[in-house]
Amino acid sequence: MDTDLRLESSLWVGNKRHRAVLTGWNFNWTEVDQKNCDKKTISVPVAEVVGVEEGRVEILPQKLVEDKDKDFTVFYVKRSSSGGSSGLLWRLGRTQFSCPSRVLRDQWTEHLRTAVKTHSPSRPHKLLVFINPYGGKKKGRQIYHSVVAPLFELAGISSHVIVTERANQARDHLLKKDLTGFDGVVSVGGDGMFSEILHGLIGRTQQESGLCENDPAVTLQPCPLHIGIIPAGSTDCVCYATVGVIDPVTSALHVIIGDSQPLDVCSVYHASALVRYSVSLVGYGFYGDVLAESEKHRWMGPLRYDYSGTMVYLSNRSYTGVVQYLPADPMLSSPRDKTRCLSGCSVCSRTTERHFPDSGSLYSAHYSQFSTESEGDWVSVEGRFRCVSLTCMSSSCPRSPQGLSPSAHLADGTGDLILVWDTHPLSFLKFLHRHTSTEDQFDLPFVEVHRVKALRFSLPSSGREEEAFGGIAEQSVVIDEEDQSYVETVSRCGSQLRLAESSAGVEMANGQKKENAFLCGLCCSKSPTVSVWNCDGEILPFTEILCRIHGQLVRLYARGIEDSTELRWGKGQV
Ligand SMILES: CCCCCCCCCCCCC/C=C/[C@@H](O)[C@H](COP(=O)(O)O)NC(=O)CCCCCCCCCCCCCCC
Ligand SMILES: Nc1ncnc2c1ncn2[C@@H]1O[C@H](COP(=O)(O)OP(=O)(O)O)[C@@H](O)[C@H]1O
Ligand SMILES: [Ca+2]
Repeated sequence: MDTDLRLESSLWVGNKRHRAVLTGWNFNWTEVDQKNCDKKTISVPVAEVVGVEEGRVEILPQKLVEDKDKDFTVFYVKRSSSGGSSGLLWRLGRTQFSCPSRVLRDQWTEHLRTAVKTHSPSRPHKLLVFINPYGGKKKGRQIYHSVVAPLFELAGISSHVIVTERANQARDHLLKKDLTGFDGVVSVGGDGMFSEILHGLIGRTQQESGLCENDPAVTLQPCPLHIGIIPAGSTDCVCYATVGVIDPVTSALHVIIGDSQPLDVCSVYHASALVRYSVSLVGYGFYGDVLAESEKHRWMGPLRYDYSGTMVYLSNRSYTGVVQYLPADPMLSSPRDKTRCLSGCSVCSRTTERHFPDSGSLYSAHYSQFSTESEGDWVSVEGRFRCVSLTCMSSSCPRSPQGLSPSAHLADGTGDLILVWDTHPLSFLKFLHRHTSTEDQFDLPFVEVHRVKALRFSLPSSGREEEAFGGIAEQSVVIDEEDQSYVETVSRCGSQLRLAESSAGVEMANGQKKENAFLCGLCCSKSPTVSVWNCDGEILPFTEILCRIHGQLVRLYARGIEDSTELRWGKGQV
């Protein structure tokens, strides 16, 4: 096949003659000067060609075609350094070639298109796109239409676009509507919007496989549809941790070329029922309190987290709890081994081989370690914590470029459990501050980190009594089967607070979340005895939970973070 695709000829770029070669998987062109000496070669893997068009074509800011019958234009991925971020920015490269004849031009366009089809078989043809118009700085619609849609069109991708009108619309659509013909689903929004799509796709896949999501021992079926993320939210942690930059063009190009990044997912249960799934943070204490407080200040946009973070820090809280965890195999990796999960990560690849031995087939995963694990393997600790965090990935974001656990892996089937014991406020600030630099946040006497497969959190027996009388009391939980929502009545600081929540979050109208008067600890003299869980930016209505990590349950249109030193040393293409 490759020999059939080989093509070599002289082509002109501007008024300079070039030697162009297509070898099947690679397309390159080299300027040839008058003395026939070769100059710098530009080399593009065929898998990174975005489109091939007849004529002299430009697509941005708007499509312009100069129909010259001996010319063609190649669009491809071009890398550039991203300044402060950890990954590489991808841009749309464009080169216009002139041929000596129309016959040769047609030969080039045909060969290039066939090479792309052959060497890039997993490119999407049809996508379902959900835009949250209220996410982040409310620019989702604009970002999609001005930046992403023209690229999808150039790549010949057809997309069905839904601008959401309410929270959970995307999740419900994925759970109930016909998805035939779609290769993937794209989220234009933040971590909350991604989470809706995650819940919709995982739920749909389990329904279709007849699996019970409420049973923590069940091995869930991986989702057949890929998820693309176009960042337009507040934290954009999932995008940052899987691509390394927050940039809609880079993300759109990963979707177009059909990149594939498996991702671990954590399922969270309470009282033998599934509560939610998470890919980044399941956090109790500080991160739970920050989220609860931030919901009151949604109007501030992304800044709400900084404001609420400061307020919660000043309120100086800690909480008692019993933490039990199931350690992962320490021979495979460690959260303190100072490695980073980068594109092509060997730790994650070994997990793929272990879990999916007949490579590539998502449907062969019939392993279940969870149910066979004996109780004796669980480790238990009890005490007073500033925060308890579980993260399946590094959870890096622009605010914390190394993330909550810098050496965590995207797809190794484990999560990192970070225990921050109660400590002096200034020591806790030191811990928080280290998230913004490369200093090791685990190298502190009051911090522990463990690589785990599962986690249980409960209140100490004394705490449970306190909870019933002083803090949160889970008085009634009514599950509404129809839209999977529940209404919970809780009492906090003696006052009744009714939360109307759906399983994917507190109900919102026009981007506003229902106010949750959680931080009464800031104004009341009595500080609350229990915190709440922050599960990828949603508040969980239960304190006692069980979490289990499912290796590689979903796939993103991404490839992990590309090492920016490769570009510096000239290994990157172009
Ligand atoms: C002193 C500076 C401290 C900086 C600490 C930064 C830690 C950042 C860790 C970020 C983990 C992110 C995990 C992802 C969570 C998201 O799913 C989720 C939802 O995102 P969405 O709204 O885009 O949908 N986002 C969140 O829950 C936000 C958590 C953000 C926590 C930021 C806390 C800022 C703390 C500032 C403390 C300042 C203390 C100052 C004292 C004088
Ligand atoms: N049309 C809509 N109206 C109100 N809320 C919505 C709408 N579409 C999605 N949502 C919800 O908005 C929440 C926040 O969205 P997200 O895109 O993550 O923005 P941000 O990063 O700013 O929080 C998500 O939980 C999502 O379920
Ligand atoms: Ca992981």
